[in-house]
Amino acid sequence: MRRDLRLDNVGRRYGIRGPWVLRGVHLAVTPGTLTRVEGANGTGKSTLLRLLAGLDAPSEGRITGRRRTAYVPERFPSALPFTAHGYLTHLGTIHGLSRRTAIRAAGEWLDRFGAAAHARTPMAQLSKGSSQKVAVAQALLAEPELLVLDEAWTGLDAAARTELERAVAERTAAGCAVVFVDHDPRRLAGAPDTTYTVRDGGLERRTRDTTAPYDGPQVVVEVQGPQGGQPPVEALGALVSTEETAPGTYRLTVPASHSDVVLRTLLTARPPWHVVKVQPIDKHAKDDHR
Ligand SMILES: Nc1ncnc2c1ncn2[C@@H]1O[C@H](COP(=O)(O)OP(=O)(O)OP(=O)(O)O)[C@@H](O)[C@H]1O
Repeated sequence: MRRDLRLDNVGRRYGIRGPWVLRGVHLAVTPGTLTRVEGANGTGKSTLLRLLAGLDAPSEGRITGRRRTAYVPERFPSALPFTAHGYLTHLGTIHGLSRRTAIRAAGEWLDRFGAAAHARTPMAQLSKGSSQKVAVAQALLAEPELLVLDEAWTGLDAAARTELERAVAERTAAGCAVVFVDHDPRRLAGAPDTTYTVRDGGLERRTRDTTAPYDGPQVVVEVQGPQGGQPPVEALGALVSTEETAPGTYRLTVPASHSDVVLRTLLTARPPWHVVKVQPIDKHAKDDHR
């Protein structure tokens, strides 16, 4: 997505005399950013996400700058006449992948989310959790430029939830804009570039400082830079706390879900950084010492 997806003075109501759910919404979604949308029940979060995903049209106003979009809906229609792998392959080809690439991507994403054993299971027979893994995989497999996630973590087991956080970090690092709603305030806490609250039909922008502090698993990455180099903290986003432990040696603390992306960014920097150590933090041990 090379330019922002823009909502200009967008309004949406259901039925010509229905109450306005959203009105006067201005929003720019920039490539490579992570945006969180929150708000009380029934305020219009899903309505906003469907507009962003292009599945619904505004009653007034304009949406411009649309790019290749993938969407995980709040309720995924699982009663489809496919096996899990067949469905993903089918969607992959619809998204423009060759059949061979789609078959491979379908297998890889099922594997990443721990659902490889269900590849041949008919969609209608999948458990809610497995069905949600397929919902998430279908959105990721075509490497979208805009990824819209409406409560996508709900129903996933802990390993798959972490994997989805990792996939979000990978997509944003690749320049994809990700917009998500999640009822858990700790979801990707500290990572969003922007958080909006839907209230009274409008969007209120919250600053980074007011989001919940990150409370999930963390990894310490110790790196040595090129002479006089500074870690590319900008490229790593707001995910990192940095400490220079010796001249040219830095200790970066990152959410575990983002450690792969951070490592890749450092190793592929020009000139590359030398990774001295990668160590998960045992948060409970740390807390016990307080
Ligand atoms: N297809 C529809 N037809 C009529 N009304 C709708 C439709 N979709 C949503 N609404 C109404 O629009 C309002 C906002 O709904 P929406 O689902 O966008 O809110 P939400 O913030 O996502 O809610 P929740 O947190 O409960 O998922 C609600 O009053 C809802 O009843």
